[in-house]
Amino acid sequence: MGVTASLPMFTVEDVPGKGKGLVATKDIPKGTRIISEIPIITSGQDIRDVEQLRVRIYQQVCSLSEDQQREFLSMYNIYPYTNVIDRYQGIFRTNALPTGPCLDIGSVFLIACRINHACDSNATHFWNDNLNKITIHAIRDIWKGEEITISYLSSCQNRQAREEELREKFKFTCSCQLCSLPPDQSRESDSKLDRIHEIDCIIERGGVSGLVSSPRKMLSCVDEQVQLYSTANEVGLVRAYPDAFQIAIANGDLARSRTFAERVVPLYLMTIGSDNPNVAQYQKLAQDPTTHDYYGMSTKWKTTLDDIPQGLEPEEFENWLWKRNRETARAQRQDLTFLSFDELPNEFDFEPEYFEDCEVTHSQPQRHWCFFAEIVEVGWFVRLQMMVRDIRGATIPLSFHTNRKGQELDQSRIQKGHTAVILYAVRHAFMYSEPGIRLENPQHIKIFPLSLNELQTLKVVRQKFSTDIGGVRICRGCGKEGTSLKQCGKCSYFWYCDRTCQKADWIDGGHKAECKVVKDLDWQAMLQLKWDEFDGYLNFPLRIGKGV
Ligand SMILES: C[S@@+](CC[C@H](N)C(=O)[O-])C[C@H]1O[C@@H](n2cnc3c(N)ncnc32)[C@H](O)[C@@H]1O
Repeated sequence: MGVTASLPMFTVEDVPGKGKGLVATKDIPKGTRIISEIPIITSGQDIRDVEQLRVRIYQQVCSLSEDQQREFLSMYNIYPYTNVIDRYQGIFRTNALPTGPCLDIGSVFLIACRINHACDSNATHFWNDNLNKITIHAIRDIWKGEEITISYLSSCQNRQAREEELREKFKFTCSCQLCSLPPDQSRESDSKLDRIHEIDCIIERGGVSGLVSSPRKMLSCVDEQVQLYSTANEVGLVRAYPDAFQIAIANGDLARSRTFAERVVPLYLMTIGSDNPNVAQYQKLAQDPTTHDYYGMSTKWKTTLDDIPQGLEPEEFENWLWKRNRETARAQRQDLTFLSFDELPNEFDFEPEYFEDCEVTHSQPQRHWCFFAEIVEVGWFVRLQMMVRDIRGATIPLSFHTNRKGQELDQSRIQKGHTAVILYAVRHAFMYSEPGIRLENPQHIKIFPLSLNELQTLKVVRQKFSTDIGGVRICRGCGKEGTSLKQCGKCSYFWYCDRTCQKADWIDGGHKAECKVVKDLDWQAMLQLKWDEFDGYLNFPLRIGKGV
């Protein structure tokens, strides 16, 4: 029968509501190989149509031994039939598991096909091309008397999608623990599974070119998936770590490639066993990642095997491994509008949050964004050079192409303590300094005569002190509410109880400096702009009506 004789770990018996199933006859530790079995019927690779498949199945059944035929005919069949060919076909369709190197061949096994489904299964099946057998491994400890289950589903899905697929393909409703969660917990589980699925789609859409065009985005997606899998479905890690390996190796990062490959090996040992060729493949890749086909596609993240950091705390190591400092900051950020330097897209990455497609030559933004930073140093060296400090306190070089001493800019504003706003800023790798911003278009920069702090405060307080809710206004000077407040005569923005409050705010509260900015049409446009709707590049001065 092909089942390993030394493993009497289960019996095939009736399971209420499911027909027959496999039940553990002793405790089975996680990672144990429960079954390794050869198929009795296969669809084959050369099948061109359904009729040919029916004939092929019929012929194979006829050539089985009498015992095997009897067992085959006792297998579950959810399809109606009126003749023997349809009957065999129905049994095949109800039971076939994916096999072959590309998992595109259907095969029937006398034992493995008796295993029922659970969305939170305790075992997993995989085709072993070396043995020409299917293997079933325990993916968690299974207790004596517990039913052994696998998942019939091809991907991570929410409850409704799972229900629909199982109903359509196998004609049953799953009642496993995951499908029986109370509504609150079910919603929580669904939102994790939805996100895992969404990330799968992002990775799939990115394809091989996405590995080098948006590696940071991809790596942070896999990082998120790994964290979600750790609480939702540990087996998913078996797919996530090879993805992470591919991203690292495609970008020449040997240090991370080795680390990811080393993590794949024990996961494969647990789920597919040491005799599966995939294990040897990842053992070899852990030894020498350069043997992978993707090595050499890009050297953007070039590292050596000696660059794996030593002596870090586990969390610090994970931060290094997933390039988290920069990525999680961006991933956690809902607002892609006013960015820190770390959050800007890389010059040649054309990351999908910012750019419409990943085609390097013609990519155009799919949204607007800008970079705010306070000028801390100004100098000239062929170009206007500045050091600026961003909203996270990072100091970075900004180089601006102007050979007329900055005539494109209001010169009086190019000074320490003022804040530059740059549209569509991208991270540039300077040859002789730290990464920074290289600006070519004078219409993409505007300098406001306020510090970064003042500008940020202005953005926040604007709402509070300039609105009128049911006739009630708030004084920008003393903070008191009133109905007979007067507006600043210059900017017509903020309200004041009287001249005393206005004077106090003008002198001590900083309104003298901010009044100019509040009145500035560019500033006003920036606050109203629909940043996530791109219908052409914006330029300073911003024109009302264009994206606003
Ligand atoms: C491959 S067979 C599994 C073995 C089958 N129970 C038997 O008796 O041979 C697949 C069929 O088993 C049944 N089944 C599998 N998992 C089930 C579950 N969790 N709940 C109810 N029925 C299930 C469904 O009818 C499904 O179409």
